Amino acid sequence: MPSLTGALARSFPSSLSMASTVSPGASTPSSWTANHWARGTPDTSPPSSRSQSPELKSKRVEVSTGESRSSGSQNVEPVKNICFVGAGFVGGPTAAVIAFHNPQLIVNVVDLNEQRIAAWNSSHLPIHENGLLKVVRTARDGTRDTTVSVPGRRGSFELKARQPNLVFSTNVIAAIQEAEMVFICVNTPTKMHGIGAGSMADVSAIESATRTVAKHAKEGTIIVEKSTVPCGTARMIQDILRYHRPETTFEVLSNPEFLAEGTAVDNLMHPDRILIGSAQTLSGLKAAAALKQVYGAWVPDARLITVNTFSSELAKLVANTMLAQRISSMNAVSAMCEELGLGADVEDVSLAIGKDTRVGPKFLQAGVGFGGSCFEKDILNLAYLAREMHLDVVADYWLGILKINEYQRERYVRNVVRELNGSCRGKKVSVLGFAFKDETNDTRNSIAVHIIKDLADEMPREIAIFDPGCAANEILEEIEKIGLRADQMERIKICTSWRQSVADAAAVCILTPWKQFRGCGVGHQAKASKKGTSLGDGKVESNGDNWTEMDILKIEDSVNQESQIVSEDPLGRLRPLAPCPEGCSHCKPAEDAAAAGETVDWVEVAGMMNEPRWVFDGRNVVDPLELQGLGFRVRGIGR
Ligand SMILES: NC(=O)c1ccc[n+]([C@@H]2O[C@H](COP(=O)([O-])OP(=O)(O)OC[C@H]3O[C@@H](n4cnc5c(N)ncnc54)[C@H](O)[C@@H]3O)[C@@H](O)[C@H]2O)c1
Ligand SMILES: O=c1ccn([C@@H]2O[C@H](COP(=O)(O)OP(=O)(O)O[C@H]3O[C@H](CO)[C@@H](O)[C@H](O)[C@H]3O)[C@@H](O)[C@H]2O)c(=O)[nH]1
Repeated sequence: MPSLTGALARSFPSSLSMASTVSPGASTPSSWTANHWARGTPDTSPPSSRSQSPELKSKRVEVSTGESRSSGSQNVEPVKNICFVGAGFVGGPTAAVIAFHNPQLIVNVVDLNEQRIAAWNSSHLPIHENGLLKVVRTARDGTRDTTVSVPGRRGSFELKARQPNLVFSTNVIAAIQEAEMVFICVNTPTKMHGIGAGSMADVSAIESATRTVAKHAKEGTIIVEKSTVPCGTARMIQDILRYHRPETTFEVLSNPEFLAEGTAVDNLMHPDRILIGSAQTLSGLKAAAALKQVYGAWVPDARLITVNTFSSELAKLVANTMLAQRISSMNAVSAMCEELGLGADVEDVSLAIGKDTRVGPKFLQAGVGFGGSCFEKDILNLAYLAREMHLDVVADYWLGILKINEYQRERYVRNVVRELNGSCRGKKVSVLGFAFKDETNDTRNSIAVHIIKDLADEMPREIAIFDPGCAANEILEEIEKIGLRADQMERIKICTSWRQSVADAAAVCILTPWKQFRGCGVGHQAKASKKGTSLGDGKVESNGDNWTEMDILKIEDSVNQESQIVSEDPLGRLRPLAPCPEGCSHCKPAEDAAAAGETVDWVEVAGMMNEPRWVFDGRNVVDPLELQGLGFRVRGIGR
């Protein structure tokens, strides 16, 4: 087996003791360090058995479990003002969807990054997600008075204008001062320096945001930990709050986010579950009920799960680890299929096992490995926790998922180089796809960047990268971080169309499963493309006096269906966007946008590439037989 690099090589020695692993910041009391939880500071979330005590039962906040979209609890004052600290991939969309469904609630989203906030206030949002601009515009800009005719109903209804209730700004302190509930949504990357580097979560942004909250929040503000964090972080937050405000009591909730990029709005609109962890005390449960009420505006009660804080924090790490484990399992199977040489196909194996309802069909797609900002860091975080508790066998079990991931992408590069006769010199290699997955512009920890680094070591004539969703400067920035030499950087070219990328290439590497790459020349075999984001789902329930945004979405869906034109604003509710300034760098020329979205024509590609016309399909998106018929040599994953 090849030697492992990156995250695993930086991993911690198994003998590291808990006491030696954490160095608290100068201004931080030692008990604040979240990764320290196993040391045994008193638990603020008593065992669940304690919550069943008669005293607690009698005072317990009512939590309904029906399918209705009720608040979940009748005796909790609804919050009127909430604040999101961190306007990133999670903070921005989550705040927007909460504001969208709770028009009476003021939602402030604050960030230290001025550029990011400016983008949230423009028509070019910093995050590209299906349906996001509409949700943001509705809540951020408000809507106009509209007359609505519902298909299949007689007469029309007046839909009142909606006032703006979503504000993006850099006024962190002011927004915290006003809020009754503060969501901490800052980044929690893997620590890169010092003790625990490469494995432990860096919670410094959480500490810093909490200090600001501690200094400025009003009494009784509920703090919601939205970021993915090590177990025990809620207690760290609680300790920081107590240190700065010993006279005040704050409740800290854990409310991890499960959205996936590329489907963020759909996931937020129709979550499988909303997980809320709280202290199992009367005030903890009351705080949880207040948060349930916010989500209860659109999420059925049965999907609002309340547990204790630690279970909630742990569940998030385990959820990501288990999803990644499924992918690694199939990637391991793909290596076996390739070596068996008997025609076993990993896609067939996925199909067969996914039909078992105990397994299910999702997350069984073999490929070049999983990327993104979450899986790797969360697995490292979970393994670190196990290691700290001296559960080395458990830690190694989790780390095996990452081992397979690295092995898979190294195996891919080895196969590319081997098929190109052991040398890339003088050859142009086209890379189709740079984002860590399709339908997103996120390039963080993309598998592509690791593969490009390994390919660059082979000194090809050129590596020509094209991604339909990523801006050229974002791709370059990410590549610059991997530390290529100047003579390697010279060979990297970012293309604005697939044509530029494949012209004169000896090989094409498909690294992101964008539907455009499946092809039009071979359309009848291409897999069905994903459906667009449908924000509504089913029957309109209201009679017109009391429309919820969910009702309006359903009406919009039926108007679209009737007119057979998919419009983002079929009722004409949205206020017009402010025009962009002259020469706006985000307004792509129309021809660039068209070229980016264009489906690859493999017949044309065949005429543009040089021999030996290899297609290394790292995501199994093309039909190998069809492409072979066009004169390509094709190597997929696990086939
Ligand atoms: N990206 C995802 O799909 C996803 C999904 C679920 C959970 N998560 C978790 O959510 C958290 C946030 O992830 P993200 O992808 O949104 O990160 P991000 O880097 O996109 O956004 C974090 C934002 O927080 C801001 N910030 C940092 N410190 C701040 C402070 N003290 N005050 C104000 N703003 C501050 C940063 O400027 C940045 O804009 C992470 O813990 C991540 O693991 C991410
Ligand atoms: O069958 C599959 C499914 C995914 N992937 C790859 O796995 C990576 C992650 O994909 P995905 O999980 O869809 O995207 P993320 O945005 O990283 O979402 C994950 O990480 C988030 C952050 O914690 C969680 O909230 C989500 O629930 C969890 O799915 C990508 O490189 C995919 O190409 C595969 O290789 N095979």
